[in-house]
Amino acid sequence: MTITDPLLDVSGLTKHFPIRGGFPFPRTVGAVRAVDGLDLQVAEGESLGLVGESGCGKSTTGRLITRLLEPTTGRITYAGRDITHANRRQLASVRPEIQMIFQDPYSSLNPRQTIGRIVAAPMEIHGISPAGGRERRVRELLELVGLNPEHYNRFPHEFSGGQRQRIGVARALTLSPKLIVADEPVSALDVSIQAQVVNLLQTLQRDLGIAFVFIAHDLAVVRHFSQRVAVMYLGRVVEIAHRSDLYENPRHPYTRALLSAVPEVTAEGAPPRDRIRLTGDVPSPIDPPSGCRFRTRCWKATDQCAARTPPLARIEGDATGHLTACHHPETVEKPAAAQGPATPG
Ligand SMILES: Nc1ncnc2c1ncn2[C@@H]1O[C@H](COP(=O)(O)OP(=O)(O)OP(=O)(O)O)[C@@H](O)[C@H]1O
Repeated sequence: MTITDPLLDVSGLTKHFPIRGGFPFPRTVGAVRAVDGLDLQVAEGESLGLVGESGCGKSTTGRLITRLLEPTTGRITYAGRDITHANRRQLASVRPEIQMIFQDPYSSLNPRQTIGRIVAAPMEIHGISPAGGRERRVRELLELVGLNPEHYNRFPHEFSGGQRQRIGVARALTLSPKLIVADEPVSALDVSIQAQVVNLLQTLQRDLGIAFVFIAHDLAVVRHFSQRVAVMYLGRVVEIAHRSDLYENPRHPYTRALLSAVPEVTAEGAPPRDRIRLTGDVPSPIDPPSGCRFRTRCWKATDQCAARTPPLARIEGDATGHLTACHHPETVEKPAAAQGPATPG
């Protein structure tokens, strides 16, 4: 689906981390292609889930979008402005609008600062003094995320894991962002409190109209939170669709394999999918396969898949905005349960 006037528009984005080697004169001997031709759009106020196996480039994508990392090539446009290679000064006006929530609420908060100071820090950095003062704003934010404003002068170690993540959320909200990248925001938390934090983020997204890029490897959490979902494999988006289209009618073989591994995320009442056991390891991002990166593990691969990289495109006859990067996608008509993989488990 091409979104008219997207808030965030990412196209052909790459991030290659150089590998240094050689003695006695170190030089660049290769690169980790962490993100390698990524296309993504996010509409204003939308929640987009980003899923994929460990190492596929999700966190790097999040850091590129928030410009904590400098892209190698490609383009990032935010609210119509090209910020791909914007310098510090040029980013100053955009930074307040794009915030990040990190995975680990333990290491992302300074243990020597009170939560009042932590949450006020973005206002200090950007020299912003809201009407009513910074302290009042912080107290409002603490209340908004479900914390007691009277705890303003307490330190992070006095809070539980879930409460610390709420502090991280309050800090991300300080400057009234339009886009939040949440990188595995609940995976470090006890399962019993994950739902509370996800529900908080969902309420904020709805009530404040903030767009979210929600990075997670947990398909059930992503399904709960996201309106649309993008699936990554080896540095690229291989499929993106509205939540129900993606979970109920996956078109890319990799998405089918991912979903078949967690039957509880398939549609309620739908017959269970055959388990697809992928053979072979995920190839190295230092030397990814030619053409379709998934072809070395795909039961549908043909010569075409090695020769040509499939573009992320709409499947003929589809009107839902479902995009798939595959030369041989599943067709719409076939019920998922009737499709037989080559290597059923
Ligand atoms: N600073 C770096 N220098 C070199 N390689 C890196 C760097 N950061 C990430 N990588 C590599 O880039 C690839 C993608 O990493 P990334 O952390 O973005 O993946 P991920 O999907 O977020 O994984 P996880 O779910 O485990 O966090 C991995 O192979 C990783 O080792």
